[in-house]
Amino acid sequence: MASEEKTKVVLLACGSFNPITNMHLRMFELARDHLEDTGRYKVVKGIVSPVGDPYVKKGLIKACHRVRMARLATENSDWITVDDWECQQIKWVPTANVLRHYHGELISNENIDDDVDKGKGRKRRKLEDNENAGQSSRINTNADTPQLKLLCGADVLESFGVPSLWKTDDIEEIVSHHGMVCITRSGCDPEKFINQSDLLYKHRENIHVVREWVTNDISATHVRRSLRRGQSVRYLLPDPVVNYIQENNLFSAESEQNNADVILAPFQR
Ligand SMILES: Nc1ncnc2c1ncn2[C@@H]1O[C@H](COP(=O)(O)OP(=O)(O)OP(=O)(O)O)[C@@H](O)[C@H]1O
Ligand SMILES: NC(=O)c1ccc[n+]([C@@H]2O[C@H](COP(=O)(O)O)[C@@H](O)[C@H]2O)c1
Repeated sequence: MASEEKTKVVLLACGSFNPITNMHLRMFELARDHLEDTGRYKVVKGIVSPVGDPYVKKGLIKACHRVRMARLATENSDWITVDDWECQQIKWVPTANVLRHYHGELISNENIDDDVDKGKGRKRRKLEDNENAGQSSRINTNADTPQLKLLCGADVLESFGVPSLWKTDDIEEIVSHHGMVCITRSGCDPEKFINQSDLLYKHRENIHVVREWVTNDISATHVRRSLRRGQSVRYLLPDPVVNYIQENNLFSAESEQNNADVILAPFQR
């Protein structure tokens, strides 16, 4: 398939990134290889979107530090960027709404490009229901607007089964309008989980499960625990992130108690 015929994809990783680890970065590489190996996709961009403080997860440190660490971790990447839109919002933003926001941005970027290209006849335009943006109006989208896919670990997919954590409509919007790339994680069985859910099974073509053959149990929880114990976290995180944590004395026994008595935002709805 010629490269101009491939479907462009933008990968969006939503998470706490408390702190960002090498595994978070590796997820992007694994997802890009997997999609591009199918010969059908061209991954054009990766976005790291740290969750906002109003998510109030236990142990979450301030978003400004999490964003700075994510920026340090990605500074040498030519395709992964960090966007602080989500964590600038006053309230916690459900993931379906985050996807809606970035999908809207992709459409408006394409429309700007399209205006520039006007007269060259290079781009086909089509009218599409803008269901993704939750609007009843019809807006112009280009046929080659990139698809936006949620990049996550299999634990996030399996968290769809936790009562009241996700709205069914949000799950449906994510898997039907956008799609997911899901990286296997030890203790998870995403294929089985998809098979056992009628909704996920219906949209299984949109859920790309990527097997990480090198078992990699790096988690932010493990990193924070090591830091509390004064143990080294070098090589689990990019060096500039390790240095930033040391310089700012992040992740202590005290910070682990942040939001300890608060109900996680999705459960407050
Ligand atoms: N080792 C891993 N394998 C696969 N996916 C991972 C791994 N570590 C993190 N992820 C994924 O990265 C995304 C962001 O995760 P998050 O920032 O919550 O990190 P985490 O390590 O799971 O955090 P915590 O340990 O604090 O719960 C999630 O989709 C999560 O599933
Ligand atoms: N209903 C929802 O949209 C919903 C529920 C739980 C977590 N999330 C998102 O998942 C990401 C990862 O959260 P955890 O770090 O708690 O696994 C965060 O970005 C969070 O906003 C979304």
